[in-house]
Amino acid sequence: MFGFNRKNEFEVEGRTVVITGGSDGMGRAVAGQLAGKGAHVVVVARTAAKLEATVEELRSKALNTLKQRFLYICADLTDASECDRVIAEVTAWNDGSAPDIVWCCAGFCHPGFFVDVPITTQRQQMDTVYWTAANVAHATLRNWLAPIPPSGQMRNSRRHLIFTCSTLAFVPIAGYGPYSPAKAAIRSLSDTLSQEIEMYNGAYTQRHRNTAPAADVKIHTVFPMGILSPGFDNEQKIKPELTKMLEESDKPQTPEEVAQIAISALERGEYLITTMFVGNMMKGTALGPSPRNNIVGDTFLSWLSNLVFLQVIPDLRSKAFNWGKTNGLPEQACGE
Ligand SMILES: NC(=O)C1=CN([C@@H]2O[C@H](COP(=O)(O)OP(=O)(O)OC[C@H]3O[C@@H](n4cnc5c(N)ncnc54)[C@H](OP(=O)(O)O)[C@@H]3O)[C@@H](O)[C@H]2O)C=CC1
Ligand SMILES: CCCCCCCCCCCCCCCC(=O)[C@@H](N)CO
Repeated sequence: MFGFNRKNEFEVEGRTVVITGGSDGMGRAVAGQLAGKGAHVVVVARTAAKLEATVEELRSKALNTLKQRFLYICADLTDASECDRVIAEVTAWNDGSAPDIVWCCAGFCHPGFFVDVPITTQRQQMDTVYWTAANVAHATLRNWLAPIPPSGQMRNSRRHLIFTCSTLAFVPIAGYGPYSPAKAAIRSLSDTLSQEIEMYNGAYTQRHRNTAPAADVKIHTVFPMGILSPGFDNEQKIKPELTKMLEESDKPQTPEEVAQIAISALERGEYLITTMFVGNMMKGTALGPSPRNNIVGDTFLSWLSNLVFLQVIPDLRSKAFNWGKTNGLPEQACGE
């Protein structure tokens, strides 16, 4: 009644989890913590050396060293056919069963003002941020939702597809133009899929009579604030000073903290997941048509944050205006 003894909505022990971007930052921390809870873990990224080191680390963190298995797969997930290969390889490795959980963490941020960043770089951001997630979701769901006749149906536990977004999908910050639209697109995909999946889950309830998917599926999306990762160190080197000032109220968290908070929220069964107070307020002001975690809590959150943002949005804009007034154009403006 008070949240004690509540059912764990995200059981991972003995289940097979794929984590894209699992070799660094948040993805690596997620991999380590799920290994610690007894999951078989597959990490996917482009660079073999980092993946090898990660698998070593996972072995040392396993709950049950004798039973748990770990695998890495090198793949550039901007290529859709590579995502199909990843799912096929995981399935073969997993004795012919599809993975139970797929968590998309791959991606990095190239900050800069819209006119300063070459358009090719902006397209690459869409590829690495949006398309790595959409490609993986496509390959995974085509596998999970494939129709199985009643004779082949067994009771399978719920499967989970998890996206990693950013609170920048909710609130604009100057200097994130190459990145935020790709994260906003992930949020839109997540909302659309969370509705579409209901059709498949409905069909699943009739599995003994009709052709249906092998299991029911839940979609979730995590919206971190800053994460103290290798990717973050790189983005700080090129981030405009104005952007750093506008995001002053963000106190970046460690990958381990973000992973732990996100996993706890998944265990409570949440859909849109934030990792701290400011991020929760940013979500509240942009909840719009997204499914709620909790009707009463989320309604009050959105009322409160809509009032707070009446002040925050003009404040962000006037800080940008005053920055230009005081400092003039940034050095590389229009010249790149
Ligand atoms: N850092 C931050 O402040 C924030 C990050 N986020 C998001 O959280 C997620 C994790 O970020 P962070 O912890 O910083 O991650 P890192 O930048 O530290 O690591 C990124 C991971 O993604 C992999 N990767 C990148 N591109 C590809 C690709 N094309 N195909 C396959 N793998 C790829 C990298 O490996 P390799 O390079 O070897 O392929 C690496 O494992 C990202 O989606 C990011 O956008 C959200 C909010 C804030
Ligand atoms: C009380 C409410 C006040 C709200 C004020 C709004 C402040 C905005 C903070 C922006 C934080 C951006 C975090 C995500 C960063 C990110 O995704 C990149 N670092 C990607 O790597």
